[in-house]
Amino acid sequence: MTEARIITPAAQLDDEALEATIRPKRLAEYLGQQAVREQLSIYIEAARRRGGALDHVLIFGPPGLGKTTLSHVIANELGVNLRSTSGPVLERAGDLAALLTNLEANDVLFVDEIHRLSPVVEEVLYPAMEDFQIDIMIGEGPAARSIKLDLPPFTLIGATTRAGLLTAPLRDRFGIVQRLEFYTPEELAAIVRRSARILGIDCEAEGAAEIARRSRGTPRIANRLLRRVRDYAEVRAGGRIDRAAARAAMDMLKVDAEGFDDLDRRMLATIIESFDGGPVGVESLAAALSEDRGTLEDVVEPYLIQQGFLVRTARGRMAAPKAWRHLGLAPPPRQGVPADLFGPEAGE
Ligand SMILES: Nc1ncnc2c1ncn2[C@@H]1O[C@H](COP(=O)(O)OP(=O)(O)OP(=O)(O)O)[C@@H](O)[C@H]1O
Ligand SMILES: [Mg+2]
Repeated sequence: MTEARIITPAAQLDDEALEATIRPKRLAEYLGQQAVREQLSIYIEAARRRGGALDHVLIFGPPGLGKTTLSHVIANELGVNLRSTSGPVLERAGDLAALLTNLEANDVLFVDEIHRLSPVVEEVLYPAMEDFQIDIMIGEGPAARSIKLDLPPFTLIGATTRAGLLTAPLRDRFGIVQRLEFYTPEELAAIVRRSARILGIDCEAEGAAEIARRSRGTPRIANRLLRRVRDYAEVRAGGRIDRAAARAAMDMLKVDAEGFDDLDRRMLATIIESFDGGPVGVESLAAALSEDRGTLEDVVEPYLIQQGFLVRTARGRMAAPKAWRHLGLAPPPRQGVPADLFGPEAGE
């Protein structure tokens, strides 16, 4: 694994302290994701007027796009407490029951990585979400019996990078499902300028735009690049981030003009050079790259696909013509079209 990957969307240790200060707290500070914000603001307002709990919310999207942030924003806008846990942490049914019975009316229970809940915990969640009730077992052996407990109305917010891994019964219990999309360079530039303002960094609009363009559509990466570019600017450019300083810093970090780093380029190059452009199965690709399959699927691929560099087919991954060109290679003619469709001379 590439530990020091500057543009990995996954959270790194030094992100955490900083994220606490720049993480948006209100909907108005949560930039981009226009459709998501508009819908949520209506649902939140309606719940507030009724004085009831907001319907359960499922938020999904690639790492670093703002799922955790949005969950906190929702609780803040509702004016309720947020309790936070995650799928892998909830090992036994009792762990979840303890959390649920401690909620106050209309509170938010945030479950990160909700696709990783164990089946027994999920069973407890169903009646809790549907009827605000749980069944708990008292005693052991033949004397054991189950009692029903009423819960206060609450909102479950589940976050996941892999909505496809949720069981159907769990997914069906969410009244509100929101998918976060990669941010546009303009949205990311606004996020960079906001972060720079909060952190007291001198960043010109053009510098912010340059950082934004290379941030893989991801706010977490934009904020991380901002800090690395600031370091560079302080030492080499009088502390001011303009376009030239931003470019020079990112060249030094080996983040290219598309925002790709070494791993992105290696993935594309491997498909092209070792597998003739694909299709190649993700397992073979992971082995060839000595990378974890999950990292490729969750972290590397989504942006390459969204940007049209990679195509996912039933038979595996293929490098799109854009990928060949990005690596300075000529794409093969009629890529992806079986040559025999066009007769014997078509494949040349
Ligand atoms: N819409 C936004 N506007 C401004 N900043 C944002 C926005 N979304 C995310 N950020 C910034 O990006 C950082 C990462 O977001 P967050 O931790 O919420 O991502 P995530 O989707 O929960 O990631 P993961 O899948 O790794 O849990 C936040 O600390 C915040 O500063
Ligand atoms: Mg998160």
